[in-house]
Amino acid sequence: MGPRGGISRCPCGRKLLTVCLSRSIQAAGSQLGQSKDYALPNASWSQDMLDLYNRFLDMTKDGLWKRIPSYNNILDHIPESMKLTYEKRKDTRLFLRSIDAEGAGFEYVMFLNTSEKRVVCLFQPGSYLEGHPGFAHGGSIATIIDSTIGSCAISVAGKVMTANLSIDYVNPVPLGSVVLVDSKADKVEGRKVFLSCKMQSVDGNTLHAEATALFIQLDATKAQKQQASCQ
Ligand SMILES: CCCCCCCC(=O)SCCNC(=O)CCNC(=O)[C@H](O)C(C)(C)COP(=O)(O)OP(=O)(O)OC[C@H]1O[C@@H](n2cnc3c(N)ncnc32)[C@H](O)[C@@H]1OP(=O)(O)O
Repeated sequence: MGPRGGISRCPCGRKLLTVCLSRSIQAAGSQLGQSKDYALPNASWSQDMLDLYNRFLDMTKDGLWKRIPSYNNILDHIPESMKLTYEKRKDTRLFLRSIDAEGAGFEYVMFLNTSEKRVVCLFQPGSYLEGHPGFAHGGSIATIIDSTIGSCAISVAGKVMTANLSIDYVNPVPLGSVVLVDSKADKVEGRKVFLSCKMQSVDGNTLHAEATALFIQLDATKAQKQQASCQ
């Protein structure tokens, strides 16, 4: 099911309500000078994406799952304790949030389950992520996998970086379709976090990709040197 153009074309009352509500929240947020949270429904989200979003939102009610807000600056993403070592720059932007047009780039929202060391991402690739005609570029798939697994690694070990990411591309991902990226931390050994991930269709019948990753918790001294070298 592809992305839809506008709220007025929506056949379903619930979708209309969700979109209006999220817009009001965002408008209120921007009036207060807060950053825009992109991980909320917009008019480009397909019915599949909205249904899945509402299903996960229901699962947040008992506190086991948490929706992760998403901003266009990495410093608005990371925990407060990690922010202290970085200086906010106005000219940088989170790669996944670099396309402004709704529905054209990475439409996604992540949910975290801390006790299961798991992050699930609902992802709807837009038309500017094309590789082969009609399908998502492999680099965009790697990007959303790296970010989902990365968010999981951050929740487990704080300040980390990808050391290794290995992806098996099993079936192409149609643009505008919705896929679930399900990642979990399998093992922590000292500074090393080993994770795995599956990208599947909403009905679970199609496996699109499988990945494993190694994230390394940054050594405080080395991290300071890295930071100094890019300022
Ligand atoms: C929405 C927000 C989510 C964002 C998530 C996005 C994440 C990213 O994209 S990060 C960007 C891509 N990654 C990078 O640029 C990282 C570049 N690499 C580096 O900076 C460094 O190599 C780094 C930090 C990963 C590790 O360096 P360093 O801290 O010096 O680790 P080092 O001491 O060499 O190694 C630690 C351990 O890891 C192991 N290790 C390191 N790299 C690897 C590797 N590639 N494969 C296997 N093992 C490795 C070492 O063998 C060592 O093991 P042991 O302790 O058993 O001897």
